[in-house]
Amino acid sequence: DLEALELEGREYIFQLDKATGLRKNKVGIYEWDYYSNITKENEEKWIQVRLEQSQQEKRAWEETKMYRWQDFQDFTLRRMFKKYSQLGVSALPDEKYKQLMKVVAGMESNYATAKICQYKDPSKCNLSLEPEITDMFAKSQDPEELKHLWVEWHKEAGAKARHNFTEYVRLYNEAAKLNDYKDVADWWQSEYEVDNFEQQLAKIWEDVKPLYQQLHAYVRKRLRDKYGDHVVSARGPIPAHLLGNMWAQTWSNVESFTRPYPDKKEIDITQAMKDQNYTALKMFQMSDEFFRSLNLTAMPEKFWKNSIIEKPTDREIVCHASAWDFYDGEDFRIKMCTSINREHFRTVHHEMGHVQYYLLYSHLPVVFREGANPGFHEAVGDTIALSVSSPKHLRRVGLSTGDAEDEQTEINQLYKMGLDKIVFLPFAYTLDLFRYGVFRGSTTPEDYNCHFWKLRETLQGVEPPVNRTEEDFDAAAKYHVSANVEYARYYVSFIIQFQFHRALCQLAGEYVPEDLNKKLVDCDIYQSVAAGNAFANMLKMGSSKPWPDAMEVLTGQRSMKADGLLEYFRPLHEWLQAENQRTGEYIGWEPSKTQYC
Ligand SMILES: C=C(C[SeH])C(=O)N1CCC[C@H]1C(=O)O
Ligand SMILES: [Zn+2]
Repeated sequence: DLEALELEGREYIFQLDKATGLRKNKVGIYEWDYYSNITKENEEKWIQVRLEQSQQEKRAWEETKMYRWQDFQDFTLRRMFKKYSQLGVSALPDEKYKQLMKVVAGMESNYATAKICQYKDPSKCNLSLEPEITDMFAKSQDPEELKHLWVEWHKEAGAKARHNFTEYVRLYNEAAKLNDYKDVADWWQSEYEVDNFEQQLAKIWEDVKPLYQQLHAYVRKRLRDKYGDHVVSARGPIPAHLLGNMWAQTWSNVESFTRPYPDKKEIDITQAMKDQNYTALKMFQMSDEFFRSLNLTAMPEKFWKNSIIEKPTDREIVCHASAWDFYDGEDFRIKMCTSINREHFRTVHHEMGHVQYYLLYSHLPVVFREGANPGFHEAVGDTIALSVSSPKHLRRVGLSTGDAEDEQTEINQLYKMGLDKIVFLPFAYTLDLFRYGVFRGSTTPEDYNCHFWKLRETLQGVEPPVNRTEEDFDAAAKYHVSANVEYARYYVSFIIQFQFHRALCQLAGEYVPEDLNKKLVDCDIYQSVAAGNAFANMLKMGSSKPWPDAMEVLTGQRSMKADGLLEYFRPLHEWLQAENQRTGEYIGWEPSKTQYC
């Protein structure tokens, strides 16, 4: 009878879940060894272990689909079976599976080991992305030097990945079809468990675009003031190499010479951290202390022992920051080539947020040890960092001596936050709209670069510093394209983190709508156990329930909406509209004059 069958199914699925935890632990160890020591030998060992794991998963999958789990009474049991009845890339036949692993490893190691020559001294050709190129890009205000760094990096990390990427698309789409998806775009979107995900992304962009256009216009004017109108036009897109970041995904490195009230004291925590001899370890300890102040979980002892938080000097590693769950309830790690600067202070909190989520759901079955949706996992640390980056908190921890907020410093603060958070949205939207087109075949290899730049120009209002052709492949010059990491998760994160932040601030008594002494921009939830407990109640659910249930637990909302972000930035939006009116700056951008199609 059904009762007995369901009992048998329960026993089976919990045994499978235990075996899956052991498999993921083993693969994780080999993956960690490869990513933290990039050698041919470690790559082959990792691929071999992945292949064995895929064969074991295939056998288990044959057995799992024999159960009539759709008829089971228990919701959790049905959800576990539903997740385990999707095999993933292991559905590929062995040879194709290995081939896919190889081309992704090829792109990833190319990106991690890419080097370029200096602008000033072309004989020095050992510049890596982290920290050398990133630091130069953040500091240089010489358009020619920035152009050189941009062109050389996009050649080494982008163009060189084109062939592997084309292979990856073909094989990954085959895996998608074996999982009953039309293509990888369909598969990636299924992770969000809503049937109108792409429309939701478009709606959010509609809501945020007016604010973005105002910020874009203001920054373009200030860059034109600095570099002249032969470098930055009055009505065109902004050249992508002048925005302080290799991908123009956040513009906070131009804040120091474009901020609204330059005579107001600037909070420069990079300098403050250097003056106070901060180390990478101190940055991680401060972040750990913030989480503990909320009554969240302390990093376990293995975390401090096994993590890599500084770039090793004796070997090649994947420097792009990452957090790792080894699915044994005690081994959690971060790998990061930490620099002592503001951007990495934020990234440390971002990565520690991943580990906090791992810790809070580590009691769940392995299959539920993931974000409620991928955007949730990216939002945990950033939500905390919204409190940490408040002037009030920076004064509390001695990283800023600035005076208390007045109207002008508040606009400066919102501007600095906007250069990170508002600017990022069209970039993130572009990256996966581009790849959706590639996976669907509406973008073919012959027009990869043309379509990529069309989206960049249309959504971000940026243009390449020099003409581009199909010899180039600029999308892969961004880590996540070379590393096969889906990116809509960050677009979702940058929206929901403001919904989380607003709810936490109200719970902490730090934000009261209409109360000028309790403004959202000044909110710092540090030491608020009420906020921490509410955050934990959502995070400990992992993916055991659909994400609207998780979001509702903390915010009372059941959908992602731009209202949190727009409320946070409202004073800035009003200021930008007035300022752009005053200067008569053109809002939006006309077609670019650079050739890229
Ligand atoms: C820090 C990470 C590792 Se999950 C990252 O890739 N982020 C964090 C924010 C956006 C995105 C990026 O760097 O492009
Ligand atoms: Zn992340």
